[in-house]
Amino acid sequence: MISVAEALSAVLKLGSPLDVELVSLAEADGRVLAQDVAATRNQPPFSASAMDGYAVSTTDVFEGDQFTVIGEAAAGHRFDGVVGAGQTVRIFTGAPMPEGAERVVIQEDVTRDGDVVVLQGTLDTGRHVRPAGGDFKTGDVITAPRRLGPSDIALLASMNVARVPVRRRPVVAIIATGDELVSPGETPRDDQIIASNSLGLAAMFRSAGAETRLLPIAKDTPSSLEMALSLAEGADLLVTIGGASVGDHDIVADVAGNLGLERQFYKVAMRPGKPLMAGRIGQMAMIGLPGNPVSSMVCGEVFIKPLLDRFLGLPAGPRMRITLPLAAPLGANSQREHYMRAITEDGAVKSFERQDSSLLTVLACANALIVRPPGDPARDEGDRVQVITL
Ligand SMILES: Nc1nc2c(c(=O)[nH]1)N[C@H]1C(S)=C(S)[C@@H](COP(=O)(O)OP(=O)(O)OC[C@H]3O[C@@H](n4cnc5c(N)ncnc54)[C@H](O)[C@@H]3O)O[C@H]1N2
Ligand code: MOO
Repeated sequence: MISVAEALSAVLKLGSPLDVELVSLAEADGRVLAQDVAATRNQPPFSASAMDGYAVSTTDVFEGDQFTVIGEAAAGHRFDGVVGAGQTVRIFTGAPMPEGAERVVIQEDVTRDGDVVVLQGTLDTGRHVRPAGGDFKTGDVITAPRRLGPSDIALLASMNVARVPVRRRPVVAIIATGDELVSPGETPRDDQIIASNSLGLAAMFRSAGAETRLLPIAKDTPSSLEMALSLAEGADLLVTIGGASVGDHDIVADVAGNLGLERQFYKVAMRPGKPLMAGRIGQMAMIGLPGNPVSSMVCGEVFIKPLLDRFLGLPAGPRMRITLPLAAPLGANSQREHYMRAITEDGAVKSFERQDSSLLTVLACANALIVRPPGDPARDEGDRVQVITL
């Protein structure tokens, strides 16, 4: 058995950054920016009022000062004249500052009678002017690679970048295997269960930026599995679920081998997830996940999300870990790296009592995995441990 670190580095060799495509900004949320993008304009493009009020030509203003209103400037409607001493322009938030104007007196600080305004009360000291290019200037760059979130989309829109270069989404084909499985919504026989891992993993991969193809559930026969595997053709990554262990019906390794799987490894010193396999069938990367529901989801977190990052041109490596103190003691670990389902609370972390790899209820309550190195001795409350947040 190889270590998790060795397995991950082998998995990452199965992928490389995919092609770049241009997508409209409206479609770019969650995509990974593949090339630096530069602003095509200044924002704001002119110096602009930050408040509704009166633009005047001096910053030194006092209670009782009087000004004559000579025009109006609104957002989208510039005032073309010049503001001189003793003059003012009625101005609104976002309007270009008129030539000659130095500050805006907010409308709460004036009284107006016809065309005459008089400053009143304690005036604030703010100029209430946003300088041209104060947010960004032409040529300012958003650097790649970067997963585009809502605020990036808003910024790119403001930069007038209507189409952005992003990595193609990796296509992941998912095949659940097992005679016991039926899809959610179907009626299982009394010796069957519902296939949960495929949909759970598909959700995980999509939120990591992939496009998923859920292929039909394969029966535990070579012909059924071969048929399902043939449907995966063209995917960047094939993920099989189950049939990975040593039982008589665990046929994934043999069938994939007959189809030309060049296997990188089989079995990893981790818990859950021991019977993991990975390799390549032609151009397509292949990862064979163990069938136990929690095992497959944990392997998805530990191996497949980093591989998807690699396809997307993002920095790809082990999941980020933080250290947290234990809220309760832990027994000694075995010789396999243990990913314990856990919950973080008040700056500490606590593992769940039940760690069986079939328990989706426990996984659904977990917001973290405590990572125990092989052979880690028993730990006391307060000892610091490594944690991956989910
Ligand atoms: N003699 C040994 N037996 C087992 C070993 C071992 O080393 N020696 N390893 C155990 C470990 S660890 C794991 S993990 C499992 C993994 O086995 P498989 O990958 O062959 O998985 P299956 O046998 O097909 O299924 C295991 C379990 O999970 C359920 N399952 C499978 N697919 C799905 C799905 N898509 N959705 C929901 N549930 C699924 C399946 O019904 C079984 O209950 O092997 C141990 N055995
Ligand atoms: O490795 Mo299995 O995934 O322990 O349940």
